[in-house]
Amino acid sequence: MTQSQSHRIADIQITPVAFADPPLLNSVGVHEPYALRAIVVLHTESGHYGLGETYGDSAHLARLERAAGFLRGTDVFKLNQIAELVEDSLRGDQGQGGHGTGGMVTTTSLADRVLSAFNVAALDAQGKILGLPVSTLLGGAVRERVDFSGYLFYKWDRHPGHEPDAWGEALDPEGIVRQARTMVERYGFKALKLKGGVFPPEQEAAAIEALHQVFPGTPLRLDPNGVWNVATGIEVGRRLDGVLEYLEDPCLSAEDNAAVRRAIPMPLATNMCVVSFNDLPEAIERKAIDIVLSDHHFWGGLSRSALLAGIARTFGLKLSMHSNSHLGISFAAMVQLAAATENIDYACDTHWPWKRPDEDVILPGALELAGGAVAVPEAPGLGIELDPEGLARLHQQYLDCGLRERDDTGYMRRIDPSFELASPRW
Ligand SMILES: O=C([O-])C(=O)C[C@H](O)[C@@H](O)C(=O)[O-]
Ligand SMILES: [Mg+2]
Repeated sequence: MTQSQSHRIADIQITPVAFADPPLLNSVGVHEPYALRAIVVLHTESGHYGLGETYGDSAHLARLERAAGFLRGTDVFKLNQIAELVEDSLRGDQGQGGHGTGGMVTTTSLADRVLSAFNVAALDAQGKILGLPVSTLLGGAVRERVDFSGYLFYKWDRHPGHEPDAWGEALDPEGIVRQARTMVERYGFKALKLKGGVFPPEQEAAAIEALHQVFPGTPLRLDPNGVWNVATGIEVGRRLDGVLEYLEDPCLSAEDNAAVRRAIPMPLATNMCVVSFNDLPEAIERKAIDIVLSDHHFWGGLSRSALLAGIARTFGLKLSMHSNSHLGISFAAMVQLAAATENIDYACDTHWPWKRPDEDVILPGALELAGGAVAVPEAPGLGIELDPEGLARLHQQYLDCGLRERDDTGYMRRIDPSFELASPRW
């Protein structure tokens, strides 16, 4: 190995990008025509680089820039020091905005959210320096392929004022089954998740039943993002006995989810009521959930996600992964992490099929989703390379599109002024 002394961070570039996103409906509104991300490119004095990807909301970008200022000169192998410096950079920060989830999850740890992309980029650089994949740095791959689920969304056939997209409309069980057929044909998914919280629960339960008829034996999940009350969670959970693999976030609080969990036959998963290390004690004590859907973007990157995996195992919690609209760097990071995490118990979520294949910031070919899984890249680091032209193109798109925050609710209200946020809604 080369002297680690020379692997200090010489420079960090943070580039906001925008990529096309279809009109996917959820409990807080609808996806805007572009999804925002921030791309972190870290350069070492020794001439290596590392990649990270995170939210592109403006408050988050400002924090990334500030943290980057603190990190210059730090050795990429000193992950603890990187975490400490990120915390230092956030002193006095009141934590307003920059959550990156359109208001859906606002209680994640500020420090972990900002740290994440730097931790990923440092690990990528370490791997490139050492000639080892990140999965090896995380303890070694325990699987060669990582399973993902097909992530189904209710959607319009187009953004208002735009041409229809190739996916078409999905606003009822038939539309959802049609979408699922395309997803399965194209990517071979062996598990399917429906994003709910859009229509009354009985309609969403009917969509799940329709999927069960067409794909018997396929594990199914339903996620209303916490907009149901306890009685609805119990009713739908009981109705879908033998049909759902797990129910995800029927309610928002640990207390309400615990009440649902006690009364339904299937396990309960969350990426809303357990979103930081601080949430774990209460959820464990209340027996609120069975499965943590981890997300390295808000659990502090890959090192701290590995710590979460250890805690989950200790307390008998199952583990899988949540996703938001993302590009190839995040996908590669998820794949490397899942490869090195023994207790990934279910096929992970990904928004990958919703991204246009010709829009990314990495060179094509490293991540192929086939048979419902991605082969873990064995090339050094995350196993991907930056595509500078793709980065420049998506940055220009960011400048041109005018969006600066993810705002599913504001967009929905411009289209349907009567749209109301309410939790619980049903
Ligand atoms: O599992 C989840 O809660 C998600 O995937 C959250 C996302 O924000 C999803 O609702 C979306 O993309 O609209
Ligand atoms: Mg969820």
